[in-house]
Amino acid sequence: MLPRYNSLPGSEQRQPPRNKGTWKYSLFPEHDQKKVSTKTIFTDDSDDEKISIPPKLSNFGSALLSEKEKENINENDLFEMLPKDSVKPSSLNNEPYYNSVNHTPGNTYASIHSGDPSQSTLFAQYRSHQQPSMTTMNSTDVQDKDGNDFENSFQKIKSMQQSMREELTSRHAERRSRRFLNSSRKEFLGPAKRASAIFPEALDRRFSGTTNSNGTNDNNNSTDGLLQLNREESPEEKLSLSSQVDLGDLNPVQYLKKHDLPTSELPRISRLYFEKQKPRKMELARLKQEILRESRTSSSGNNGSGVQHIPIRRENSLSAATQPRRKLSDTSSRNIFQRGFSSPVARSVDSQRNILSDKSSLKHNEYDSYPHSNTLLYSHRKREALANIDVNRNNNDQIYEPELKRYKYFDEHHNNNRNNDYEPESKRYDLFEDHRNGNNNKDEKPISLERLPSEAPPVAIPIHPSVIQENEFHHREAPKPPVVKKVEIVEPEKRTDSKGKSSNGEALTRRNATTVNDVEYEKIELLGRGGSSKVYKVKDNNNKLYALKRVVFDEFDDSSVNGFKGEIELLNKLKDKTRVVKLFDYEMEHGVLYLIMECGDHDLSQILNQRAGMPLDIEFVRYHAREMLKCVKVVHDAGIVHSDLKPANFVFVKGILKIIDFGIANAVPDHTVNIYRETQIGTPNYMAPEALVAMNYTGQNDGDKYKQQNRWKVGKPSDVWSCGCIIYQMIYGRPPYGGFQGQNRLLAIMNPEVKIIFSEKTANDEAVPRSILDTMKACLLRNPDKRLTVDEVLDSPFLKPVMVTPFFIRDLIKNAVRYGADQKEVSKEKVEELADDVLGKLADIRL
Ligand SMILES: Nc1ncnc2c1ncn2[C@@H]1O[C@H](COP(=O)(O)OP(=O)(O)OP(=O)(O)O)[C@@H](O)[C@H]1O
Repeated sequence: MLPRYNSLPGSEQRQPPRNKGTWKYSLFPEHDQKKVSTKTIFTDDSDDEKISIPPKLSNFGSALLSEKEKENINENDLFEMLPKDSVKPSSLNNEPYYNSVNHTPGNTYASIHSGDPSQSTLFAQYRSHQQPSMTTMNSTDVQDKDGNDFENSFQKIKSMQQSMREELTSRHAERRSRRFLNSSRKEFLGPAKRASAIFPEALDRRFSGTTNSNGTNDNNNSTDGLLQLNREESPEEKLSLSSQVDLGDLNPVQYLKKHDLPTSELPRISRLYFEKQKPRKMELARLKQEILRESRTSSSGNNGSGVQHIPIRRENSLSAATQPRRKLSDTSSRNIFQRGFSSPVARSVDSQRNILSDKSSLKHNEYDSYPHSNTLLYSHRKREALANIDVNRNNNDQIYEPELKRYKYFDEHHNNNRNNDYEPESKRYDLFEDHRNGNNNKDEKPISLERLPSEAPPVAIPIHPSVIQENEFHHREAPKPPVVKKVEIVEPEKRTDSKGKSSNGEALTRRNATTVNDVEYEKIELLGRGGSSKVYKVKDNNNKLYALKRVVFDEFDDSSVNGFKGEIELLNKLKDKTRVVKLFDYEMEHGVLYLIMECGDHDLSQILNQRAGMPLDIEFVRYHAREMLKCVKVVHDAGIVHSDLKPANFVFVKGILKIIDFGIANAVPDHTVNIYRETQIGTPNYMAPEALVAMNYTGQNDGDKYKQQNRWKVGKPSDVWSCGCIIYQMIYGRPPYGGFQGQNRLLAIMNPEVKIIFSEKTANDEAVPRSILDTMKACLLRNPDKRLTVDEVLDSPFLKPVMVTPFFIRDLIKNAVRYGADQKEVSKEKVEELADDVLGKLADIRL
């Protein structure tokens, strides 16, 4: 009955490997024994499966025995494991048994029993190097001395073998599952504790005493230790328990001392000990042979094995010594484990397994069977692997090195836990194949398959990344030298037109220079942007500051050209007015207009924005409103309607507010109040209703044809409306219709039903002086004819308040009383006259 591979943890769908796990051969089938005799079998080191080869009582073991103890070792001791009813001690004295075997001189057993006719068939078989077993006696070897039918005994043995196999198979599966569960804990235990961790109930039973077949309690024998109990147990139990003895790193003597066992148990323990050691030694010898063979093969350049060796690209590779050793990054190390048995690998398992089985199945099987303590082989493989590392490989190749480390880890990890590693073995080969073949170069492989380390975990054993990250360094690609870019030095574009010529005719080389009428101006900063212009602060060669307004327009659009010419004309007309920004120079050609003006510091919009959210300051409002109206008065007095008054069009030049931007300003004939525009232009927030409501105008056009046109009436009252809106904004924070958005704002302005709200309190609950309210209301009358003029606004109590002293008030009261005493009756007209007189005198008072 073969082991049930499918019953192993995680072994579903697996196929038993060839020549794998000799414990299946060691369970006594005779045909398997023949295999063992002709083919090297490497036993699995699991401690319950080392019963395939009988222990030799080596020189080591026998040397430790005293002569007396040697004498105590008799056949009965050695045959304790035999079924009592099948092999009788008396039968050992039967001469044919001894004569039927080839006695091998020099054999330990033979030396012990030399000359003793009671030698068993077991010894004889051992001497003949047959697969050892206490149940391998055949019918020709065993006879009953009383002449009983030998066949009966043989059948009993056979049936017993069968039952033992079944029993051991089931126990084996059970132990394996336990061991799988305890594997991690087992690593931290010593050999004896490890055994007790695996078979706690067995040890408990031994040391606490059990009831033997005779019904007597074994408590008295419990001090004899493990093997003492074996004498009273059945052969099945003996086999099982002998396999449960875990010597760990102890030799037999140490084991005896540790468990306080009598030296009489030494042969039995030694047998187990050497049983365990033998395959290791055999394996070591074989691997040494393998290494030597590989070395010869590689040195001769002919692998001879049919396995593809990977060429080493020495010209592109660096030795490990020349490469910086760096820690693997978190990402890369994680990738290793994440990719370990991930789907890509799983997908390639079948194909890779086929490759492996075709190319190097023999190698794999051999390695599979090898124990894991062969550090010599490992280091040899590691050296080869490192020598084949190509530093120019892509990032995926880096997995190769941590893989080697992981092999090492597994090598150590599985020294005490090596079971069923054939499946992960193939997986790991698959993993290697995936890493090496999947790296964009299937033709070149870093190492040959047969050089790969052979240890693999039965399952993907989780390894904390720190195991590798903290303790291991890996070769990485050397950082690439920084790429040196060629920088082309671009010379500044030289202007060759008349604008690019300096006063002496040389081309300008400074990118920020502009020439207006052969005067060079250097740009300093951008002051502001308009709808069609940019205004820069510039300086001339004398470092005098100017504002340069640059307007790009369609030189073929007559209206635009005429509009700019009109602005220039108005500015020239007002160039002597203090409240109008001064125009120094201008130049218009090729669709570009340059205006050189006096430079302001900041405009009124910037100031209002700066004060947004601050407490209401009546004096601030009064001052700026007066300054603003003074500017407008100058323009109006010059017979000009600005038409686009807004905070941004007032700039402070050295503390004096001045009006700018006469782009849509129009000169108004002296005899008219309003003019009509053919376009609706301006800034909606500050535009008067009359400037928004189109007036249907029928004018003459193209000779005798009359044409219906929309026109908008604008005049000086429109500028007063705009000034009223600016004062309103300074009080309430926004223009009168600022609460409306987009087109609704225009509709609200044009709609007389939408009244402007003049609140007596600001948003911050501050009282608004009555004089301000009256002034604003007078400026924002919908009827332009009823609005105050600029002069009236300037003379309003808000902008021109009366200031008196206490002395003036006392004198005023005294005079009023005295005047009333002389007059019996004072008419209303008389009061008005007197008031005007007082106010007139107040105007002359200099406080
Ligand atoms: N002489 C100056 N000194 C300082 N700043 C100025 C001067 N002229 C204009 N600016 C700034 O440039 C901005 C735009 O100027 P201006 O209003 O003349 O351009 P615009 O094209 O006519 O604008 P819009 O057509 O929108 O009225 C102003 O708001 C102001 O901030």
